[in-house]
Amino acid sequence: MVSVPFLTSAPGKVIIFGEHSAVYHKPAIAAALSLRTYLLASRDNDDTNTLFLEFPDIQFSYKWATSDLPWQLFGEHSRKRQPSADEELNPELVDALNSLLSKIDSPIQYSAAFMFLYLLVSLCEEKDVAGLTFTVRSTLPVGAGLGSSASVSVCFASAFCYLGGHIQEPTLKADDVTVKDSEQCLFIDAWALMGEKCSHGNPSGIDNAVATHGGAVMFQRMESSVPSIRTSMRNLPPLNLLLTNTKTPRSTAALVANVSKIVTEFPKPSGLILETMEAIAREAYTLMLRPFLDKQSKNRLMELIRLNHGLLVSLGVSHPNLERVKLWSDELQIGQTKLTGAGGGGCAITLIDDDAATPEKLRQLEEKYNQAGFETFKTTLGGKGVGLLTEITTITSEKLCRLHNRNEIEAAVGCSALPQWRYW
Ligand SMILES: Nc1ncnc2c1ncn2[C@@H]1O[C@H](COP(=O)(O)OP(=O)(O)O)[C@@H](O)[C@H]1O
Ligand SMILES: C[C@@](O)(CCOP(=O)(O)O)CC(=O)O
Ligand SMILES: [Mg+2]
Repeated sequence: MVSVPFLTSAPGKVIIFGEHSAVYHKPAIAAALSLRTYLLASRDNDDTNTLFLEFPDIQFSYKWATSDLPWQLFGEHSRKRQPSADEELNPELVDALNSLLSKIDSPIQYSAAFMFLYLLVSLCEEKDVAGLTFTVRSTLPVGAGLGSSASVSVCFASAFCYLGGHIQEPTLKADDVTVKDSEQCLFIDAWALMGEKCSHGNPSGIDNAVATHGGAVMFQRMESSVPSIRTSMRNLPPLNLLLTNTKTPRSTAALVANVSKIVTEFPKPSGLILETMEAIAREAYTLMLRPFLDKQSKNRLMELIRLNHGLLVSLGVSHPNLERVKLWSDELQIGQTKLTGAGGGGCAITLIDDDAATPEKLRQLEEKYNQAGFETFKTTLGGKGVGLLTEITTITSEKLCRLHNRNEIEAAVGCSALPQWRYW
């Protein structure tokens, strides 16, 4: 029997090359961010017949009588199995959850609750979770292209795999280096992909892979049930990346659906666009295998960023605010900019040209962004994947909900602040 309270955590990601084309089986390059999601499982209420959700980042608080959940749909055997990459969501469970959640009218809250319940009922029995409170806090912006949905999905999947007895406690500390994927990580990743399917119909799997395994990868989704190829990029060259959030809301599900429409209606031109994106990601991969980039390679990488953004624009996934981010960094000749993640708003990355971007120019750029209401991030790439923290004495659901900002969350429960975190 697992003892509560405990926390799980998983990072967000930045896709450097290949968003959207990743859905169409093309290679893409992404790295874990130091911004993370934290999930607390605790017994903060006396009522053992109820399940409580606290998701203050999306202003959502909810509870269900545990007996109302459709536990009967699964037996012990199906809870233990690892889903394959092409497994579809269980239609009976989808129907049951749709009726249970029919009163929630915010799409953001709905998709979070749907993902939560889908993974919970797939992985746990009623006795494992009755009376528990699940609280989510994230230092990632929600719905901004940095993989918040996948980091939440990995937090749910790992917590429920642990509570359901499908995986053991992890042992790796933050500084331990591993070369081989653990079976437990592969199991969590496979279920987190099902969670991403709850969030948008056709995920490539890159976001949950990075959130589970951490680090930096070249990722390629395969056809049918063949597992995706994930090639670790251990010695990423130091990249001076500026991350800018336009704060323009958008949903990955809608953008992925729009691209799918273009791919269906214009198979020939969109096929060529996707092939060009593949060529860009492959050349970028070769360049990024070098531990240090000389000036010529760095210039090529910046050109590839520019080309990749242009192709994403042609697929219709940019936004005037993303174009503003690009225009202003182009005007000041700071470096090359592309949207990251699903686009349509959310974040852009600028690969800074260290020779041209003087501190004064960077200051001017940040000032322009601030005036437009955009937020810039400093974050490191390639951090740890999914982790667990047990023996928590000071944090309760109520305290976690009350934390005001990223710094407070990191200080209270953060992987960077607490060496007691272990990683699967
Ligand atoms: N901190 C959070 N708390 C609860 N749900 C979250 C949180 N962050 C993300 N989500 C869920 O993930 C969804 C955003 O996913 P998505 O549109 O794929 O954007 P992204 O993954 O780029 O952030 C939200 O609508 C919500 O359902
Ligand atoms: C557009 C896509 O390539 C990335 C979506 O990332 P995000 O949800 O916007 O962080 C979709 C996918 O690969 O599943
Ligand atoms: Mg997402």
